[in-house]
Amino acid sequence: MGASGGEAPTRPGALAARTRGLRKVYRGTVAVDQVDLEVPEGAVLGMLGPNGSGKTTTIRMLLGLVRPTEGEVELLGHRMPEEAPGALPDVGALVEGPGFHPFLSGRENLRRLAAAEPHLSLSDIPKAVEDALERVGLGAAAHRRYRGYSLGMKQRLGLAGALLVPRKMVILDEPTNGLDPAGTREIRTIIADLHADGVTVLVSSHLLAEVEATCTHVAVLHDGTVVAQGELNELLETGNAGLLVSTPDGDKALEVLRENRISARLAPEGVRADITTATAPQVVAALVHGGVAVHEARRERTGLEDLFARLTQNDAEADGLSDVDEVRA
Ligand SMILES: Nc1ncnc2c1ncn2[C@@H]1O[C@H](COP(=O)(O)OP(=O)(O)OP(=O)(O)O)[C@@H](O)[C@H]1O
Repeated sequence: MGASGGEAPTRPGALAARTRGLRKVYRGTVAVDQVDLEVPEGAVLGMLGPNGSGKTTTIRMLLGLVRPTEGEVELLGHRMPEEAPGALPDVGALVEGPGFHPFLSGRENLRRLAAAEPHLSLSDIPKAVEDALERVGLGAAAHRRYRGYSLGMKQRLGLAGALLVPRKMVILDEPTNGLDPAGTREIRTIIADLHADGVTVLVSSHLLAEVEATCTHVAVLHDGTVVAQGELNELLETGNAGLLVSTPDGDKALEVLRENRISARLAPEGVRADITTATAPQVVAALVHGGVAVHEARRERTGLEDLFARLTQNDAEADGLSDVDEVRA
């Protein structure tokens, strides 16, 4: 069963969480500055950023664990931290230092956590705990003391806590931290299941490939500010001025495009046309009128890694990265 238990369909344009002008200063250190984050309902939003870019601090403010120095936070329509009791029962969270008891077993720890869930009746606790343990692959180790758990097992237990009851939103801070490749794949499956159930997911990560594989939206943080956010597909197309045209007549296509004053070069499956001066429809029209068989035309896409590097490096370095020719399926 999915963690949502079949939530209502998401409302187009609605936001599960948002921040406005969010700022947090720790004794002179600006951890987060002017963050306007928008998490659309039903999205899987990956929060990406280098170490110290403010991901955890932003997540802590969203959850009401830290009070902002300035700015506003809304979580499921509730102002945080003031209205935390209204929002938190519907939000599952995995954040650093979940505070499990070292001398209790994983199962006992989870039962304590379950007892504090307003949406769980006493009689439902044992089943909810066993389901959550199974879901994160901790069933066999549930009787062992938390103290002896590996980092990956601790992460799994924290995740089980987030999934104890059906949620409207799940917030995971670096959920793959300490997990082996199999554990990382399991997290990916859990996120995909939550998404399929209509649950909004906010996940912070430095694993770009993971974000690219699991997220519908991305927010990139750098030095405490959001440098880009939006739908993953749109962001990957931003700044790319190339149209990749598949054609068996590459040489002829080049000739036709040159006649139409559109700069182009040969690419693996045909040609790459520059669409800074001509638009994509103009390129395709020119080719078709010139008698070139066009099998497919698509905007060139950057890998998330390239995009991330461009956004989080200084301008001089970014210039060197802007000409991305690699095409990813
Ligand atoms: N409790 C705190 N006291 C003082 N400074 C803090 C505190 N928490 C965070 N910071 C500082 O705020 C900045 C942002 O930290 P934060 O943990 O939010 O970044 P992050 O993107 O989550 O980093 P990482 O990927 O390393 O976890 C850092 O410079 C950090 O040292």
